[in-house]
Amino acid sequence: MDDPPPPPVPSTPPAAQNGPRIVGTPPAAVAVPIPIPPANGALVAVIPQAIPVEKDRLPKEGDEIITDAGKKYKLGPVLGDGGYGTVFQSQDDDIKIAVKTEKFSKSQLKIEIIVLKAAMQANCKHFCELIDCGTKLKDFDYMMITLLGKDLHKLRCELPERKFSINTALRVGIQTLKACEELHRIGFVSRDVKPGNFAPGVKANRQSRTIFMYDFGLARRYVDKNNQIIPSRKEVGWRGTTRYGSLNAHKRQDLGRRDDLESWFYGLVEMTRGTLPWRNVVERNHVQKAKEASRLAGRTQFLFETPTQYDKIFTLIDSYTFESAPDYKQINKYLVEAREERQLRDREHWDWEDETVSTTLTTITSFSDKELRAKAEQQYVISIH
Ligand SMILES: Nc1ncnc2c1ncn2[C@@H]1O[C@H](COP(=O)(O)OP(=O)(O)OP(=O)(O)O)[C@@H](O)[C@H]1O
Repeated sequence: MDDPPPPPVPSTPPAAQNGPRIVGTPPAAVAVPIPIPPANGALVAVIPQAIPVEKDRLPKEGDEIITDAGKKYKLGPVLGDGGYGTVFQSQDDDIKIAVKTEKFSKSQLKIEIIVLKAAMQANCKHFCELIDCGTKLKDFDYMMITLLGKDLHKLRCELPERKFSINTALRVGIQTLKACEELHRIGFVSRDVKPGNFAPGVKANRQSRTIFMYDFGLARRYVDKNNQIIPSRKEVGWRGTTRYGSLNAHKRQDLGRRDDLESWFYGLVEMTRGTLPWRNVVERNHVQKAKEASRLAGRTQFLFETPTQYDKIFTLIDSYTFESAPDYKQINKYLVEAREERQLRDREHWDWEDETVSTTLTTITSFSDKELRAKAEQQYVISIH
């Protein structure tokens, strides 16, 4: 479903200056002299033969990444494959975490790390904690982050009608909107907002009711260091995913906050209805035409059986220009209003939770990763005394 990513940003090691050691896979090949036995049997000639140096060697399950600070992370099962690397499960003390690795020459982790650091500094709630990061020179970059559950696209597709209940859809809508607002507040646009780039946290970390935004490989700063909006560069080429791309993306325009919200809205409609009019359209130009029609004659079909507030949200987002500061508060208000009309309860289970668990979870607040680690450390101290 994803479009081929744009050419990679030239890679610089994200955090660590020296590569970590990696245990478990053989070292990269180097040029070695090969002894050639002469006809008379004596071993004399040494002709250097260049064996190509392996580049971009990704780690695999069972390997251990040892950071510059000497911390060891054993790589567990593969959680997913990205465009340029692999994501593994791992442990940090008692906490389950994810380790994202990307090929050294193609890595886009640098921008991801910048975004996550800024999000942590600003105390954002809907972003993974960046636990560690570094580079294994010439092989791969890595970062250790909060472990998440299945993404919203996969979760939706597992449901019988491929749609969330209205209670889950609206709560997901509210939290994913908040995530976009947080990203914009720290000065970045995602340019690839879609259900597949959001996921709830895991039950083991008591974060299954918090939706996290992840994958910032296409993110870009939209403000300069004086917090002024960087003027649109006009036509810059396609960015993002065809199904969720804004009309501006189709027109190859520079993308701003409003485009993230337009993509967010397509995802919201899809999660609520289970479909989009251009779901089976492959050709990008035809998808653009379908999106244009969804503003005109196709509007009723596009918003069929969605809360009336969706129409207002769509109008509002469409009224914004590249520079506009979106009125997140008003959009949130519409979503809350749609919930109130239906008397939806926050205590109700979410579609991916099993009901027996949900009733006990209602009074539990989610823990931040820092809190989880503090708890684990505390337990460790208690157990050695
Ligand atoms: N924090 C995480 N916790 C659990 N699984 C994760 C996490 N981050 C990524 N994954 C898994 O790894 C997959 C690839 O990750 P991600 O989307 O970040 O990489 P990418 O290279 O940007 O991928 P894509 O090419 O799909 O955009 C995800 O679809 C997901 O299944």
